[in-house]
Amino acid sequence: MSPDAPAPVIVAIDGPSGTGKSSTSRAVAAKLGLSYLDTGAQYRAITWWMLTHGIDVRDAEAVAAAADRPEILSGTDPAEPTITVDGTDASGPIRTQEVTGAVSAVSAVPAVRTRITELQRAIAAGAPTGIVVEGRDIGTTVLPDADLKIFLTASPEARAARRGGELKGSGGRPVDLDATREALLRRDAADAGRKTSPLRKADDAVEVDTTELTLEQVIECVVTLIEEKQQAR
Ligand SMILES: Nc1ncnc2c1ncn2[C@@H]1O[C@H](COP(=O)(O)OP(=O)(O)O)[C@@H](O)[C@H]1O
Ligand SMILES: Nc1ccn([C@H]2C[C@H](O)[C@@H](COP(=O)(O)OP(=O)(O)O)O2)c(=O)n1
Repeated sequence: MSPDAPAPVIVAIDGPSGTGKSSTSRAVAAKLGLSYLDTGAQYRAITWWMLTHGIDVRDAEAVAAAADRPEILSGTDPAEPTITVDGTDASGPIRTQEVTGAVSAVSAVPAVRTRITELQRAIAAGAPTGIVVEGRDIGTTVLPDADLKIFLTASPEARAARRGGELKGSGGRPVDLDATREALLRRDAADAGRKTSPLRKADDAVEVDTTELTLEQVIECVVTLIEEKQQAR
């Protein structure tokens, strides 16, 4: 890096499912020329590997014993984020209902979190201009010294409607919004209730309620907050 290059900026974006973390983080990273990391995709990838290797995901000891086995690689270009497991593209399989239903149990296992947290810190440290990292525990545990921490929220109804829109878009049966909402709330409770590194707003995070905001407004808000931080440095 040249002596005049600005120091890399590290942004942590956390919050529950459907609050807009992925879409906001990708767009903000693309606008500002930063790398992008979807940490949920990493937890989904290790969960997919457990399921396809016959590991009982309810057996925390078996999951812990296998946690170091899969090789998980994340591509951090916001224009084309990628994820591979043992060299195989996992971007499709990690979005199935089966993985979504198992990911909270696998990600609650401390050995899994240690493994994935190490990967995340190495990726963040290697990002040349900086990175937007989104997940559940980025501001609290993974990158507690991030330059900016955002915690996104939205009402359960808004989140269910957004997820429902995606499911419909993928061409399935009509979406039951009540069931989608209940499934989201169950996953929130599991993610916020686990012992190790639960979903929680960091004390120094800026909370943004996106219920009444368009995606563009949320992106603009986060870009402004990052630019303010950069100017203050
Ligand atoms: N502020 C918003 N208003 C309306 N729809 C949104 C908003 N933010 C995100 N979305 C849509 O909601 C869905 C879920 O967003 P996503 O970024 O995947 O959330 P998360 O990563 O928090 O689960 C996507 O289809 C996205 O386009
Ligand atoms: N930093 C993170 C990110 C995700 N997880 C776990 C908990 C989440 O329910 C799953 C899936 O996360 P993901 O962000 O893909 O979920 P949604 O896109 O919000 O449905 O992974 C985690 O424990 N810690």
